Parts: sequence; structure tokens; C-alpha cells
Amino acid sequence: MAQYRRVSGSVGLITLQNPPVNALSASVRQGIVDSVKRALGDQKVKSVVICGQNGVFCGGADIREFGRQMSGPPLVPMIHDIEAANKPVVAAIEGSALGGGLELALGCHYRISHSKAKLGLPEVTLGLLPAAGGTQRLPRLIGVPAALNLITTGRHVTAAEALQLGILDHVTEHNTVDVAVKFALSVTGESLDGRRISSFSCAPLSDLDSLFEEAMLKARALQYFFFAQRAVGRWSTPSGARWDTSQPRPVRKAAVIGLGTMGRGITVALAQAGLSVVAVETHAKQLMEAKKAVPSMLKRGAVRGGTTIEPDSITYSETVQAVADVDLVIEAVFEDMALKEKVFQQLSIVCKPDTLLCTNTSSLDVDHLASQTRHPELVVGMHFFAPAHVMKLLEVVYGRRSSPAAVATAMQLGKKMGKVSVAVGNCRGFAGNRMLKRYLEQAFFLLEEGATPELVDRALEEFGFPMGVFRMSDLSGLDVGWRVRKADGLADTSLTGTSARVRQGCRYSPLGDLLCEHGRFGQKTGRGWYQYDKPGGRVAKSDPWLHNFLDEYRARHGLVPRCIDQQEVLERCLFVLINEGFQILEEGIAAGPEDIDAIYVFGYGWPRHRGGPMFYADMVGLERVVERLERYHQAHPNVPYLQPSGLLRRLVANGSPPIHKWRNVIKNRNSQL
Ligand SMILES: CC/C=C\CC(=O)SCCNC(=O)CCNC(=O)[C@H](O)C(C)(C)COP(=O)(O)OP(=O)(O)OC[C@H]1O[C@@H](n2cnc3c(N)ncnc32)[C@H](O)[C@@H]1OP(=O)(O)O
Repeated sequence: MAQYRRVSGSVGLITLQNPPVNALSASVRQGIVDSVKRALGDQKVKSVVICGQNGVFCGGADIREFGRQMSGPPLVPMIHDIEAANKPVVAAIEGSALGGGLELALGCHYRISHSKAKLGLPEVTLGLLPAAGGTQRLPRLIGVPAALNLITTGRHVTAAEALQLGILDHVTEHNTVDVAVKFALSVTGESLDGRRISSFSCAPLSDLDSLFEEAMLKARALQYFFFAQRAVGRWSTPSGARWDTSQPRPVRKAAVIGLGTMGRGITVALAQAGLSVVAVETHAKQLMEAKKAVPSMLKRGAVRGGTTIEPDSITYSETVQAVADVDLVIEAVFEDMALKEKVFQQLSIVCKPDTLLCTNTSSLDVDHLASQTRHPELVVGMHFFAPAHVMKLLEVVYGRRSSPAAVATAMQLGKKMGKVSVAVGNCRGFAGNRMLKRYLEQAFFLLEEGATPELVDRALEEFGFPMGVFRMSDLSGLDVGWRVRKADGLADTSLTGTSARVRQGCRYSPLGDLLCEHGRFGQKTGRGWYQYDKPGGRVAKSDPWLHNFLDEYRARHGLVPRCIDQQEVLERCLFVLINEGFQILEEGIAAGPEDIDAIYVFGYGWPRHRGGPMFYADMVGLERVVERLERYHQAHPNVPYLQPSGLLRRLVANGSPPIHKWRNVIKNRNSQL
């Protein structure tokens, strides 16, 4: 229902009353219709304010009435009558104005909101359209592009953003209804000609078709990704193991070896999944720190998720002997093969003969680790992403000898931990990091050729990544990749002349290595590709030192900087990553494009509305991807990864079939198993 009263002498105040969110039930709509009629008919009333009780304007249509026989006055004429009123009507928005709630506010002549309120048209998330005027009034008020974005994403915007977009007339920190009443008094008698949104004309746009085309593409990408997420659960390996024929083993008790950042996150994720966990750390100081950190991570998670955690589900130990009776072990020690070899040899002796041994390595050889054990068929990779208790992605890496049951068990455990588990074959970097390597290389090459970290990051962020490659590198730490390159014998900055920029016959950029030698590890040292106000600082600022350093570097190597545009950044960085994805499919490291897309969306921040790298390639057109790669390869013949992969060429030769038909063309000729 709605309560009506006259306040401040001449303002008719209509308060929606339908706990908990004042949704527009039949009786609320009836209450509004009756109250508006009363206010307009009362000569003492010169203006009207509409608000909601208990600090919420209106949560939209009453979802509890969905599926029932429609009764009460319909929304569209009700809102239209408000707009047509000859007295000013002001919406006083607190809490939320969503769906029909925002449509009601758009029918009012003025909108005043509290700074903490949220506004939006979330109908799309319920399979509806904002059909009570939202699709008509919002574009007229804020323009088609911004309205299309709100309508197709259903996202809620803050009052500040709504003000900036032009949805709101005023935002207040004070009592919104009081402010709205004062405002209503101040506009009494003013002309309403320019306040009725449905009479506004829509600003003409020359590129309207392409705008709608873009929105359609986003919708297609989201629909594709919905099914892609589900497809990855139906895993298969080139040896013929499959999700529906492989029986997972029960896992009740698990162990984590190594309680650094990753190990702690994995311990938390296992405990949150209801497992009993043995957490092992051989360094006393690190163990002590983990004993403090893990319970507080669990507590924070429980508060967020409204769950309870058995405090004694985790036992800590300083020795590997403590894992003798567990069903599954996840090794998360430092990324060093010799150290991991030793751990696997120990585990093979200590554990029950049927214990599954998993490694959280991000790139090392799972087959080699399996060869250190008595039961290599029970070894798989479980590659988590930091922070392991938050990130959704888990790469389950099967080796040459991993049994179907071992793969099925790791996949099922991942699911139990709330992860999207993707089965991939064993190769350097598996699927995700292998592709990332090519993307990073191109970003470095672009700096050598004249780009700045700011330019590259801007292009990637405008594409939709939450962070560009350099900001991301500063966040995760430049030293991580440096250590790997040193172990691989690549990071040698003593080389001079042309050999400084070539390794194993291919182009190499030592820029990352040089920065690390200057102690610039990113956020943790307060300096990286950007500068930060202090070590651990989060806000990246452009760094003149870095720009000078790049100038000197180019001069030293005789590189003449050129103008690089955003399109080249995107094509160089993304197409080379995509090309590696095709190579991975060709080799059978990933079973289908959906696997790669799920890995990139859930693990690497690829924007979901672009469906993932393989879907994006399909959208751009495979022929175009080939043509651009060939062109860049011609310009950079010492970068072999710019050569289009065999599978990509075969797909083009087969008439570029749509992505759901690629599996027919993929032949796992170079399968790893
Ligand atoms: C003719 C069609 C016209 C228009 C189309 C529409 O309007 S479609 C509906 C569009 N509205 C929405 O989608 C809003 C959905 N609700 C929310 O987003 C949130 O609930 C909201 C309003 C932001 C509040 O969030 P908060 O976190 O504060 O609370 P919570 O989500 O737990 O909800 C509290 C209780 O309110 C109930 N509820 C929420 N929205 C509605 C609604 N539109 N109709 C009926 N009930 C609603 C919700 O179920 C909770 O109830 P409870 O009994 O406590 O579980």
C-alpha cells in the first residue's frame, strides 16, 4: 500500500509501504494511483514527493507476485499519469531504486537521492525487459549508449554515477525526504514542460547500428560463456578418459605441504569445502605465521559467506610424516624443481599407497614429479590461482601416466571447493601461463618499439581487462617471472649488442630483467613499471624514471621509437595469445575452445562479455586473425609465435566454421598422452 499525507503546508507526501523493499505489489500500485489522484485534486497541494518507508525507495516489481494472475492497476499508465501531472512530482530515493522502482522515479519530474542509494534496471537478470517505460525514458534522459549499457548489463549504479550520467538531479548526505520536500516547495508553480522525459527527443547517433551490433555481440558472448562454463565439467583427455566414465575417489582428509601464500589459500579453500586438513610447513617461523593467518582468513570468509567453520578441521605440523593417513596431498612449496622432487620422493614413502599426490606448480613438469613416486598414476597437477581461496579457476593437469580416477578426483575436489576446474595436459606453463608468456613478450616488445606501460595498459583496460599487463605485473611481482627466466638461463643482462635482445635465435626483451636488477619488483617494493607512494602501495602513478630508462634503453640498442596505437597493442598482445591457444588445442593440451575461454575469464581477467580469447577470435573472424598475425610476423620475423598455428590455418581453410564446430576440425595429432 501507500500512505498519503500533506506536509509543509502544500506538499503531498506519498510513502510506499511494502516491506522489505517497498516492491510494487498490486496494493502498492493501487495506493500510488489513489494518492496521486488525491494530491492532484487537493487545491492546497502544490507539489508532490514520492518516497519509500524504512529507507528504501522501491525494489521494483514484487517478485513474489510473478507467475500469479495480474491484478491491480498496471504500471505503465500509472507512471504515465504521474509524468502527465500538472504539479511537480519529486522522487526521494533512499536505499534502492531498481527495475520498476527506477521506472517510477523516471516518471517523476525530479529525482533526488541519498548518496548511499543504488539505482538500476536489473530486469535482464530476471529474463525481463524494463518494459514500464525504462527502455524509453532512460535513453531519452542519458543517451542511448549509457542507457543500453545499464539495460543490457542490469548493473546497479551508485548515486554518484547516476548523478554524473544525468539520471539524478541532486544527491544529498542528509535526510532525503526532508531535502526533497524543501525542493518540491522551491519548484512549486514552475513550468513542467522540460521535465517530462517521454517528451524528450533521443539524441541522434550516427553509429547507432554499430552500437546495437556491439550490444548483440556482448549478449552472444555471455550466452556462449554460460554454456562454456558447463562444458568444461564434461572433460576428456586424449587417452580417452572422460568425465562420465571415470570414477572419482572419495576425499575426506587432505594435506597441504608448504604454507606460503598459496598453501595458506589452499588450506582455507579445503577447510571451507568441509574437508579435514593437515597443514605442513617445515620452517618454524612460517608455520607460526600461517597458524595466525589461516584462522583469520577462515573467519573473514565465514563472515562474508554466512557459513560456520569447524575450528578443529585443520591440524598443523612441522613434519611431512603427519600426512600418513590422508587421501590427497597438495604440494605448494617454493617453485623449485629440486625441492619439489624431494617432497614427492618423501610423500611417496610416507603416504598410503593409494593417496593422490598433487602439485600446485604453475609451470613445472608434472610427469617428472610423477616419476619421483612409486605410483605415478596417482600424480596430477592442481594449479590454483592467487588468492587460492578466492579465485574461481583451477587447472587440473593430467600427466602421461595420470589415471582417469586421479583426474576425476581432482576435478571433483575442485568443484567441491567451488572452483571451475579445467582439465589440461602437461606442458610448460600448462594452458593459461603458456599463453600468458606470449602476451607478456609482446607487451615488452611494444615498449622497446616506442609504447609506454600507460599506453599498453589503457588499451587493455578499455578492452575490458580489470588491469593492464603492466599494472598486473606490478601487483603480482616482477621477481616471480625473473626467477623463472633465470632458472631457464634466459635472464642474462651481461650480454651486449644485438645478442642482448636475442635468445635461442628468437627475439627477447631483457626489460623485465633489467627492472628487477634495479630492485623494482612492483607494488611490494613501491617501484615497478609504475611508482607507488610506498612499498605495498596500491595506486599506480606514471614514473618519469621509467620513461627515461626506456629512452636510454632504446638509444643504447639503436631502437627508433615510433607511434603505436591502441589497435596495434590489442592485436599484438591478444592475437599472439590466441594463436598460442590454437596451438594448445592442436596439441590436445586443452580439449576444446571452451576450456581455454574458461581459464582466461576465471583466471586471467579476460572480460566475460567478450566470451574468452577463442570466442573473441571467432567474433573478430579467423581470417582476419590470420591476416594480422602474418603481417606482424613479416614485420618481426624473429618472433616465431606470430606465425599462425596449423589449426588456425586449417580452420580458415575449412571455411572458418563457428566455434561450436571447431572440435570437428581439431585433430589431436600431437597429443601429449
Ligand atoms: C511489470 C514489471 C515491472 C518491472 C520489472 C521489475 O521491477 S523486475 C524486479 C527488479 N528488481 C530487482 O531485481 C531487485 C531485486 N532485489 C535486489 O537486488 C536486492 O534484494 C535489493 C533490493 C538491492 C536489496 O538487497 P539487500 O542485500 O539489502 O537485501 P536482500 O537481497 O537480502 O533482500 C531483502 C529481502 O527483500 C526481498 N526482495 C528483494 N527484492 C524484492 C522484490 N523486487 N520483490 C519482492 N521481494 C524482494 C528479498 O527476497 C529478501 O527477502 P527475505 O524474505 O529476507 O529473503
